[in-house]
Amino acid sequence: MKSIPIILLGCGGVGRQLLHHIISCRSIHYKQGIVIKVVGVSDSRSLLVSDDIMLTGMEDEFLAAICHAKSAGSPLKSPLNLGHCRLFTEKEAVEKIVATASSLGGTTGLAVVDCSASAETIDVLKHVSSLGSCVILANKKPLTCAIEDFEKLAFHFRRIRFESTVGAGLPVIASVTRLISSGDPISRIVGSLSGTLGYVMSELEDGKAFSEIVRAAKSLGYTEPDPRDDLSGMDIARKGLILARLLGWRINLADIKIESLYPSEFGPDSMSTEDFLAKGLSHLDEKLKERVATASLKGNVLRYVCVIQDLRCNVGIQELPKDSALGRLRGSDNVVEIYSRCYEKSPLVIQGAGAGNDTTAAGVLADIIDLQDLFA
Ligand SMILES: NC(=O)C1=CN([C@@H]2O[C@H](COP(=O)(O)OP(=O)(O)OC[C@H]3O[C@@H](n4cnc5c(N)ncnc54)[C@H](OP(=O)(O)O)[C@@H]3O)[C@@H](O)[C@H]2O)C=CC1
Ligand SMILES: N[C@@H](CC=O)C(=O)O
Repeated sequence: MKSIPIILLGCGGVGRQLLHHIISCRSIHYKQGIVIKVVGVSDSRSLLVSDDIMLTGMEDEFLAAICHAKSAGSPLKSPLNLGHCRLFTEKEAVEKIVATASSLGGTTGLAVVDCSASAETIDVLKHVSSLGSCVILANKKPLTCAIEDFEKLAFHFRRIRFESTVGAGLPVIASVTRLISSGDPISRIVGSLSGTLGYVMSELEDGKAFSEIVRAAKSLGYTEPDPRDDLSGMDIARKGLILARLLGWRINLADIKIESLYPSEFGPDSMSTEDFLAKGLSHLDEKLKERVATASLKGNVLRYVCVIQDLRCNVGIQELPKDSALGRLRGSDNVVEIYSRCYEKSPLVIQGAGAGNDTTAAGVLADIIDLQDLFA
């Protein structure tokens, strides 16, 4: 039986769903001759590591107890007495993860899976990667910091996977990398890459209030922890940047033209996420209602679109015909059109659910399994 030891960074909506998927896929993986051994789980404050990283990892009942505790808002340490593991503080966590990567690196190997929403994981990811560990990300931030950091991670292209960073479980990254590897030059990528903004735009057409829609998108697990990351266009810009960097463009977030759906006085420097959701959002209802109505009079709809072409990446609202590929999108679906020499007139189109904990975590799990050949 092939064993894949993992340390999970981040035990929020996506991280917990990943643990549930790992548990529920045990028999499928067993038939494939694979067992995923969760040896560590961290959140923003602490890290739990199994006492026996070499043999067993954490038991499924203990993983379920961790998920239960975290979804109830309790700290990671609360189920500590139910499992055979040790707790490390935030300060000790990086050292412990690196030590685990060093000890498992020479034997079974280790995969560090980043389901956090933090830019701070970049250093530990670079470190474990340099020690030979695999890195799998749902978190876009480590790939959208400095270009040098992206290149350091991407340099180990056989050991890194980040399919869920763009289009959640949709095979967008895989399609782009396959085209690149086959020497088919990509000239343009255009798409609706935000599940949240797709959902917001299509629900606005149904006459609902912007504030209600955003709150619903958050409860459905589509938004980033702070929905302003989506509404500012920043999250979709990160996805655009990851795709542009995959094309070999050495660009940064600052090079991307981004249109925000809210003015700066509602930004994180002026109010908390809770205040924005409770009070700030409703100030935007009327303006967006009018914008949707004006487009509708011309038979058009609004879509938040990312265009990557000619060394430029722009993200913002476009008014599009209702019956266009983007105009027909409903709910949190994404659509991505990739134009290349082989797909010049008729683009390669990828479409489907583009956000949500279930599909995102499924994409992460598929990435882990995709790396199975690197494990003993
Ligand atoms: N939801 C979706 O549809 C998709 C999400 N993603 C990405 O998945 C990631 C996770 O999203 P989601 O689960 O919704 O976010 P949540 O806010 O629900 O969870 C984030 C988790 O990360 C933890 N965390 C924060 N900082 C650190 C750190 N430095 N080290 C380790 N853990 C840390 C948090 O800890 P604590 O519990 O203590 O706050 C929390 O457990 C995000 O990067 C998001 O962009 C990607 C594609 C789609
Ligand atoms: N908040 C994101 C989640 C996936 O990256 C989105 O809405 O698309």
